[in-house]
Amino acid sequence: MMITCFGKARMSGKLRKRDSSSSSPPRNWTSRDDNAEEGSKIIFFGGRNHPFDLDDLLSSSAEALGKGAFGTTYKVTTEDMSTVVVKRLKQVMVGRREFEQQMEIIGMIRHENVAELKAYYYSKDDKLAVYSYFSQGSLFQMLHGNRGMYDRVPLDWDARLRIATGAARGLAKIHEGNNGRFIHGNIKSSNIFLDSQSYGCIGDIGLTTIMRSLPQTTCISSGYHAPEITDTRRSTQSSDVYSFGVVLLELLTGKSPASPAVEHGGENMDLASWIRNVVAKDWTGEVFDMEILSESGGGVEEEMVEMLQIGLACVSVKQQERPHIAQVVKLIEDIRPTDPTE
Ligand SMILES: Nc1ncnc2c1ncn2[C@@H]1O[C@H](COP(=O)(O)OP(=O)(O)OP(=O)(O)O)[C@@H](O)[C@H]1O
Repeated sequence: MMITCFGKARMSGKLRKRDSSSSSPPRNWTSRDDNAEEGSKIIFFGGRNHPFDLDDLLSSSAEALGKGAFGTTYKVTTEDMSTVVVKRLKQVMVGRREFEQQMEIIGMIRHENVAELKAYYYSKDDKLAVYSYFSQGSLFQMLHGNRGMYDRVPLDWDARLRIATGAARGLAKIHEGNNGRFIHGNIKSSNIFLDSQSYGCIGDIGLTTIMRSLPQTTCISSGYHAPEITDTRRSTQSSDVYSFGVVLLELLTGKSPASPAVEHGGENMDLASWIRNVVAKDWTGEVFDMEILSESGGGVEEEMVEMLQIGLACVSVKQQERPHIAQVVKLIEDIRPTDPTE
């Protein structure tokens, strides 16, 4: 199936657009001159040896992984069997120059806990970002996908600790970017993946500031955005820390912040408020995901309570009370000073 209906999720096809005239040969984006501005070519990072070019990419088989707020994400396998993720960005609010500048900053961020931006493409019609593909899926899928079904691998405490440790290190690296001013703007479990050592790895870096702002209602219902954020393009490092705190709470409770607000005591409240409420009543043990305890054996509760305190500090309503991400990394590493894989 070709891309003509690529608004639909979970379909296969090719990224190249179908030519409207069935008798003419398929057009190649690189040679298309009706809409593409001069100089529109795919820009790669990381050396000269590229396993594919734009034409290979567009003619490769593509599977839609899902449609996010800013466009559709495809898994693309090129002829030489390289698999990458291509994001076709639909809501870019900046011109070519600013887009390229942002992509160049993202491309410079290289860290084992940050998903690599491999390449980008800008033309009037299309803006693409090419990332590494993570075959195990996102943390969101790992936590909430098919609970109780045979194909979901339960996550014990060590696995969750590794994910939190890696993701915190990745976010700290991102905040070091652009002379310490870079922000992510969209930290959530569907943008966290696993690296080869099963540590968390942050994806979808730095797109928020160049895209249209999400509506306020979407921000509130997502459950990840800090309360002070009214325009997602104006996210801050402190709002990233808030979102990261929500991910920590999600890891501990197994509850999705995006699901309808947690029902507690007759009131609907978001995940952070519900946890604050339960902890204030000294019922801390009640918030934890039962799966952690059943999968991990004994002796992990103390570490979970420490992580809960870190998560709650991150989701402080007052920005000045949230820790810096470097402090968060240190606090998480101190939970278990030895490597959690050992
Ligand atoms: N590099 C990747 N490797 C594997 N899966 C990915 C990758 N990037 C995104 N995905 C998955 O593809 C799906 C769609 O992602 P997309 O980023 O478009 O939407 P989202 O994460 O749901 O929302 P948002 O647009 O706010 O980030 C999600 O399930 C996401 O976890």
